[in-house]
Amino acid sequence: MDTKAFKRSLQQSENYHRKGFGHQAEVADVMNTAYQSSLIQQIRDNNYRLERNGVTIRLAEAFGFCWGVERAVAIAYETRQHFPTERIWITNEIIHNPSVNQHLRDRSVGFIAVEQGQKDFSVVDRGDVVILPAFGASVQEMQLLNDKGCKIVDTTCPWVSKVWNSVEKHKKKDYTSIIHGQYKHEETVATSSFADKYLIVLNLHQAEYVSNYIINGGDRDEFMAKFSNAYSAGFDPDVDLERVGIANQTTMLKSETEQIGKLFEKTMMRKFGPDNLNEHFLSFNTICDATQERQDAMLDLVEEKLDLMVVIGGFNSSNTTHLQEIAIDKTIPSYHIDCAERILPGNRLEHKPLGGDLVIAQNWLPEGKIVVGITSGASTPDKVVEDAIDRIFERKATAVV
Ligand SMILES: C/C(=C\COP(=O)(O)OP(=O)(O)O)CO
Ligand code: SF4
Repeated sequence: MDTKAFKRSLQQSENYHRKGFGHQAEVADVMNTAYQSSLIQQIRDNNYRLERNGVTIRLAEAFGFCWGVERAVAIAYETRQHFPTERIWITNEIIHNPSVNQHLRDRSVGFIAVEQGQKDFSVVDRGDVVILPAFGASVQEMQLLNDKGCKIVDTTCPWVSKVWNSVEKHKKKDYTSIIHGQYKHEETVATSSFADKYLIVLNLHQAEYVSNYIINGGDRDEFMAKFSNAYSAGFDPDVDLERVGIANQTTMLKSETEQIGKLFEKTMMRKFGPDNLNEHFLSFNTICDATQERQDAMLDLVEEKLDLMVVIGGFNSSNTTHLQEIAIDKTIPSYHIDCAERILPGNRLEHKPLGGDLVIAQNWLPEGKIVVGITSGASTPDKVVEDAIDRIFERKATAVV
């Protein structure tokens, strides 16, 4: 499929919208009330620090809603405002935060159900409005919705579209796109749908395996089993790794994306010689600024003397999980929660350890004066962070009593 031509023709259709509808003022009011926090503003103004009830909160200097999320959520609200009576659907969570998705449900935005791993679009009729989330949607989904005669409101973050453009460039030159990402993640599903040939690597470890295969060859069956679900139809590692381009899910660990890019550059140089590198390797910088800033701020914060960290964001949020990874790497006790309600009475906390299921920690707030580092993912509203901080103060006050 000529995905570039399809996107171009879609963008010219009167049923396709990728900007707001001019209701910024009305929407700003709702967004401020629902998502902003005066406490967080106070902490920002106080050099990202606040002390109460024996707790010093140290907030990361970059955290919370990124530009792309703010934009996507605002467009979704504008869509409701603009189409007050039409049925509105969203192909997925708008972003990975439960409270934001709930706000949209409360405004009668329907979420497409997933049955046995497949989205059920049968509920969508001609004339319905369908919102594509900030991660984007696969080109096949866009085509299906366009064929159905829906009005499409595309909130895909331009940083994500930038990655799609890189993948188009790989395709044009017949390079296989090596995508650093999670093969099930909506953004990576969308990105890979623009590629002709692709292979998705989750981390540096997997990238090293591929690099070794390129240089030394290996067991083809083992390769295919290791990457099942993570390559394009008909992909052959013995043929399709001669020319590779690098792409990424925008919210991966920045340092890892960089290492993977360098690894493949070196690999192709070793295999084909430095003079031939350009015929075998393509890379564009597509790490998004917001991801960089939040991870850099976290790296700074974990250098301070903290008793513990609380990382706030959706459990399926890739960027939030990477912030948690940074704290764990530093061996700081760190708790990933998705909302303030996880902070339970009696010095207990329900949290999600990296890669594990929800568990309850007992006596998680140490006695005496403590310093608590706080950060939140790019999809977490400040209001959620405020509620969590309030609860920490409250619990500590109760413990003192
Ligand atoms: C929309 C988006 C990032 C916003 O944070 P999210 O937490 O919604 O998404 P992700 O970190 O990718 O799981 C994609 O770059
Ligand atoms: S994290 Fe980056 S790519 Fe993702 S929505 Fe935010 S600005 Fe866009």
